[in-house]
Amino acid sequence: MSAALLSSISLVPPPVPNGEPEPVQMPVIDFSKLQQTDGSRLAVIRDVETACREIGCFQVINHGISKSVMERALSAANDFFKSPAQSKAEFMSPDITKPVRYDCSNEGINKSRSYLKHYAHPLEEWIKFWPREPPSYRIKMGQYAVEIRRVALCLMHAILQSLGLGQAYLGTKLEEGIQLLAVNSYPQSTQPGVTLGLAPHSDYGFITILLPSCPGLEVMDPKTKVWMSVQQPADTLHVHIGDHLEALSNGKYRTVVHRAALHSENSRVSIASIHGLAMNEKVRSAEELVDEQNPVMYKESSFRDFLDFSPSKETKNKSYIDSLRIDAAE
Ligand SMILES: O=C(O)CCC(=O)C(=O)O
Ligand SMILES: [Fe+2]
Repeated sequence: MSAALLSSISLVPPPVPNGEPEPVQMPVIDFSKLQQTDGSRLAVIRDVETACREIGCFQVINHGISKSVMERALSAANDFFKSPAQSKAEFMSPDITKPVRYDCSNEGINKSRSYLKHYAHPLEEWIKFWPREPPSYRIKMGQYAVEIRRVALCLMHAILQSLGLGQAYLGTKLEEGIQLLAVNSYPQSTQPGVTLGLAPHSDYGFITILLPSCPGLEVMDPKTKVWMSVQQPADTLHVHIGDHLEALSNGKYRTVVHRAALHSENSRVSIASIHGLAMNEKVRSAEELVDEQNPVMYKESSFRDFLDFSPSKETKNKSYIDSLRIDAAE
């Protein structure tokens, strides 16, 4: 895979603001039951299907990643952002093809967010590009990256099964796919009226798994378009559907529009692990989900196409997923 990188997100137009978002409990998936071969797995697959179809998000319990691995990854993230400006500056670049990129410009959708983005799989190929400061960053983040990928692969197989495609549908393509870590830092909200760290967007890949240090994630209810404040109990992982899973599912599952609010009492870090197919692998609407009533609704595309995409006059300033949707009138 080439060293190209690194935007994992596609813009969506800002929705009409509604008041303070309601705290909402997300559907819960018991990961340990996905390891079983009896009816328990099938019951969880049905829960995955309902969650993906209705809201596009769920939270995972009993995933087997220890509290200390999660805490060490968050502390590595925190320590990176606290490291001297000079050591972070080495990763600043307007070139999105860099294997590691740091940005604190607060431009575009980054209302008040600094981030470090880097690939994580295969780890041995990418870890040499990761920050050396703090000295424990590579070991702590590397361990989390490996463990979260194990969870992600199992969840993606479960999601394929929930679509009726069978968990082996994509063969080895998931195993060969990309993993991109977006490590985010937000200041505490101190100025009245400045409440948003990251503006509304959807993520590019199949799924994103999010580990935050405190609340702040908000997702839009796909039916009512009302913002919901995500409640994430300690030790759980938040999972949401990305653009390419919407395309593969031919619209059965929808990408999740989300944003990050600033916390009133704490600065915040979050680690978003984004999983999808390999850089040049095209994602197509599954033939099995296409028939006379459900024609193909998406153009095929790859991660490379996403990196090459930028909203413009030509694309009518559409978001990436909108640019893939086949307009019935076209
Ligand atoms: O920090 C969060 O809660 C959201 C981060 C996010 O959406 C992203 O990195 O794409
Ligand atoms: Fe995101």
